[in-house]
Amino acid sequence: MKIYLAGHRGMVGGAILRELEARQRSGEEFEIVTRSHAQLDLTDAAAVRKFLQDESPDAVILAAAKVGGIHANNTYPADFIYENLMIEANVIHQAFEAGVGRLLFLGSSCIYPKQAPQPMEEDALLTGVLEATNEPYAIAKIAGIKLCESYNRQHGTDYRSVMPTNLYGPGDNFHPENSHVLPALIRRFHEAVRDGSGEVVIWGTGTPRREFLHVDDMAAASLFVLNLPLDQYKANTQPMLSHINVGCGEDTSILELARMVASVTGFEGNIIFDPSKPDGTMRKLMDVSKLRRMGWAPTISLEDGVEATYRWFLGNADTARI
Ligand SMILES: NC(=O)C1=CN([C@@H]2O[C@H](COP(=O)(O)OP(=O)(O)OC[C@H]3O[C@@H](n4cnc5c(N)ncnc54)[C@H](OP(=O)(O)O)[C@@H]3O)[C@@H](O)[C@H]2O)C=CC1
Ligand SMILES: C[C@H]1O[C@H](OP(=O)(O)OP(=O)(O)OC[C@H]2O[C@@H](n3cnc4c(=O)[nH]c(N)nc43)[C@H](O)[C@@H]2O)[C@@H](O)[C@@H](O)C1=O
Repeated sequence: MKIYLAGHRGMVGGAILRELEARQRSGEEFEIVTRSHAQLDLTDAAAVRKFLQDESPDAVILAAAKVGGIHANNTYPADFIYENLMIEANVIHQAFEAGVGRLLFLGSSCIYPKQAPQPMEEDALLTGVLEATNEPYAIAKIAGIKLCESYNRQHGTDYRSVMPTNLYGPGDNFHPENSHVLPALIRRFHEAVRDGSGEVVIWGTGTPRREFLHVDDMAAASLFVLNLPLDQYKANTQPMLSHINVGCGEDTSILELARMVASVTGFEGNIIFDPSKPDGTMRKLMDVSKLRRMGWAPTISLEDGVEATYRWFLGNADTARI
């Protein structure tokens, strides 16, 4: 059994790699193949073809993507739609061409309509207008789901998709503008404490709600879905082999999140809002009942996860993506 893990240097791919290596250490026998972006550009169809034909893996986990928070998505829409469409089309098509029977594609909760009923069920896909700040990225992620479904329908492959909620944890991107909210706040509150600043500015109004899942839980969920027997997977995703939500089933407002990060970092000053920055979707809570019924549930609370991520940030100041 040989698994190609695309995106192993990223936050999610890194967590999946740690989990796979732990399973190898506990006696499971399989080979893991990885390539960094510098070694293999997944937007290059010919290079992806050659790599997959040469390696001929049994399974592929597609955790490589152009990823960023609300500002990055809103500022570089062409990069987000082009790179993600190319990566997905190349990896999924060339995996099929190389005879790969099993594949796991990672999408995102932003595939659902901006006004989808909450919590958002898998069936909400393609029922309404998308959130404007990340529509190009969401369209690419929807295309990834449809690529998997289409190869399954036409060619009988077993290509599955998981739709993660907002993720965070070790290996996250802590860039001040291009990151997601949680790493951005960890860095900003940390620097405010370090610099003795009396206030921290938060984008938007603080009222949007987000559901956060620790990346180690995401890694476990990814392998759980990939390894689920086909009849169980099909029973939960009829009529086609479609996508499954991954989340914790609870959300929090950005203000509540900011207060939590303030407390973890020891910040005691004022939290100020900048309403000139976009709020994005006001709420995107996943309905995770399908995954729960299948037998998977998260294990890391938001409080514990934020504490652990802050400790990781402090311990990896030299190498963290900032
Ligand atoms: N972070 C989040 O909150 C969420 C993430 N997701 C999804 O999870 C997946 C992983 O995201 P995450 O780990 O956070 O992202 P990261 O940015 O941390 O990692 C992305 C990885 O993709 C690789 N990559 C990007 N472009 C290319 C390319 N052209 N060729 C080869 N490799 C490439 C990077 O390689 P390298 O390091 O070598 O440059 C990196 O390892 C993505 O599909 C994302 O959409 C879904 C929902 C929420
Ligand atoms: C995972 C998901 O990530 C992106 O969507 P998003 O959920 O809107 O992600 P976000 O983490 O960037 O913001 C969440 C909320 O938080 C607020 N906010 C406050 N202060 C900061 C701040 O300092 N940085 C950021 N980034 N947001 C901030 C921000 O205004 C927003 O209201 C998608 O583009 C897409 O990539 C996707 O699928």
